[in-house]
Amino acid sequence: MIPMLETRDLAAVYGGNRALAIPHLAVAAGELVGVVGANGAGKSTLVNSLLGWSRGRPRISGEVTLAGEALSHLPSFERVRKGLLLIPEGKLVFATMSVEDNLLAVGGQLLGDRRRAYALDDIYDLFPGLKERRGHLGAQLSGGERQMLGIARALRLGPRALLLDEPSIGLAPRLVATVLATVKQLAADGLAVLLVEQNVRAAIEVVDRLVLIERGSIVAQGPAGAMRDDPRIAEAYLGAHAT
Ligand SMILES: Nc1ncnc2c1ncn2[C@@H]1O[C@H](COP(=O)(O)OP(=O)(O)OP(=O)(O)O)[C@@H](O)[C@H]1O
Repeated sequence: MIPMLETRDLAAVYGGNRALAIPHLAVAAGELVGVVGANGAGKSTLVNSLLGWSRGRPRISGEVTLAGEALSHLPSFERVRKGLLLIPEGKLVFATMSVEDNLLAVGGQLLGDRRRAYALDDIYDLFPGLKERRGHLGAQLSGGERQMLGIARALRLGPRALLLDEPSIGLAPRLVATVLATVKQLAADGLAVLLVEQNVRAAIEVVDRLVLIERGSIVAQGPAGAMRDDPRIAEAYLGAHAT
């Protein structure tokens, strides 16, 4: 099986400091992989480097493939066109446009290769709250609604793989569950999803596989069920204590 998204020897160096060194990471179509780790572990650097970009312009090296096609030589906007979509922390929503205009502002282009650009109706089915607020301005939305709109706008572009950087940040617990359930639905619809989350307790409920990053390296990974019992996860992130 060819993974939908795969990277080899992905590294990011700021000045002389290596912030990321990932020998191999792959996400299959239909799979939801969670990336967790402490502040500064390199989670954002990982998802940004897959797009060939990061704040502060690190030197990025390594291979990235999407549906078997090499992307490493392409600039970020070309990677987006190929279907590698990042939803960064902070969302990317136009504040002075209505929800519907935010959605209509992207997408609509013809996509080959069995890629699915979500139509407005598909999006409203997935996010009923956005349908209710279709006439509201971006600036009037709650944090959770903005997060949903950010994801919805990426869906308009026909993603093959979605990279989500902390979609639950700043959200009330009830909304965290809603957002993550929607993310799980997107993987079930066939997308490859890489989800960076600080909220390990919530993430482990939805992901298929969990990857733990420390100081830019993968130090543990495995199926969610097994990782729940890994002492590095249980003690540091789930509040369990060794007996
Ligand atoms: N602009 C920058 N200039 C220099 N070093 C940076 C820069 N951005 C990140 N780094 C380095 O990369 C490391 C990883 O940062 P990154 O933002 O990827 O961590 P993170 O796991 O996403 O953390 P957080 O959860 O706090 O967002 C940091 O510890 C820092 O040393």
